[in-house]
Amino acid sequence: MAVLNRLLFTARTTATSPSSIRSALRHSSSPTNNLQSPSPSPSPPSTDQNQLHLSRSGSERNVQWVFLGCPGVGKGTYAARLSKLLGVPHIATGDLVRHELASNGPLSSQLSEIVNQGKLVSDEFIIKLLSKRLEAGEAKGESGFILDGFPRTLRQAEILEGVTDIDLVINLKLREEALIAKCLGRRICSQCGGNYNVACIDIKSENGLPGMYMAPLLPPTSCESKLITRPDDTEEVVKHRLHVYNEMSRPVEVFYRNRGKLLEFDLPGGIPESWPKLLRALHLDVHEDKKTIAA
Ligand SMILES: Nc1ncnc2c1ncn2[C@@H]1O[C@H](COP(=O)(O)OP(=O)(O)O)[C@@H](O)[C@H]1O
Repeated sequence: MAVLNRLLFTARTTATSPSSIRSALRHSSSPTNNLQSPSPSPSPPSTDQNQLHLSRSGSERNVQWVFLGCPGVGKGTYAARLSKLLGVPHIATGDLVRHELASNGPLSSQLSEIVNQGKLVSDEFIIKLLSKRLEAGEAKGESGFILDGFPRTLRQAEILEGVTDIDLVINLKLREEALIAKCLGRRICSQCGGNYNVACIDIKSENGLPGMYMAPLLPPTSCESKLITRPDDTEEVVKHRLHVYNEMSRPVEVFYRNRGKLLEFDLPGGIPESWPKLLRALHLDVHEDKKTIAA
């Protein structure tokens, strides 16, 4: 059975086994809570990192990778670059949610309330969106993926692990002051959809911590007058999203660390410094043209 069908099927059927999942579904069965994720539960204790397996799990299929990391860390940027390099689709669940919002369907207003408050939508809803996207991709002959923004809860991770073998999980890390500045500086061109960042991050070295410089990623003049800011990129909502990440998504890091699939990657700065370093960490630098690496 294709990954997407198994995903959807497992999302429905596993919901009746462990008690946490049962209670999540009980909450989501009421129409008012249908889209919203249940309240955070305490994170399990963290453990040491196991040995990392970077294999592509056989040569007959494309990579199945996941990007984890706090809001604003740059998951979208690096996932998009890797997807181009490896020829696999970049699937960002945040984009799927925003697309659903833009469609102005019957659930849009409930959905926008959840997203604009920086909360997670329910596991069931996000799995439905992801399954739909995977189905459309499979119909076009896509294979493999780089997931960005999924899984974000332990339950999502368990469901994904139950239906397919994820090869590698890249956990991008950046200090909190840079994360907040990057979210607040994020801009999107309302016409072409291009992602830019007007923040110039220049953190001086202090108390033994190294400094960090991240240049802004400015739009071309043709996009300048069309820039918009995501409604969930206000300071208050970004701080709440960071809180939600710590409560709901840190356990996902532990989940993959315990399975030896987590690659921790501390971003040293902006794209020119970080991209070649990330490629080296992934043993992909030999495949990349030196000029593209520097871009
Ligand atoms: N896997 C997911 N589970 C639940 N909600 C999600 C998931 N992915 C995206 N969302 C919803 O979409 C919003 C935007 O997601 P995203 O663009 O990935 O944000 P961020 O920049 O915070 O990583 C999230 O705040 C959440 O409401």
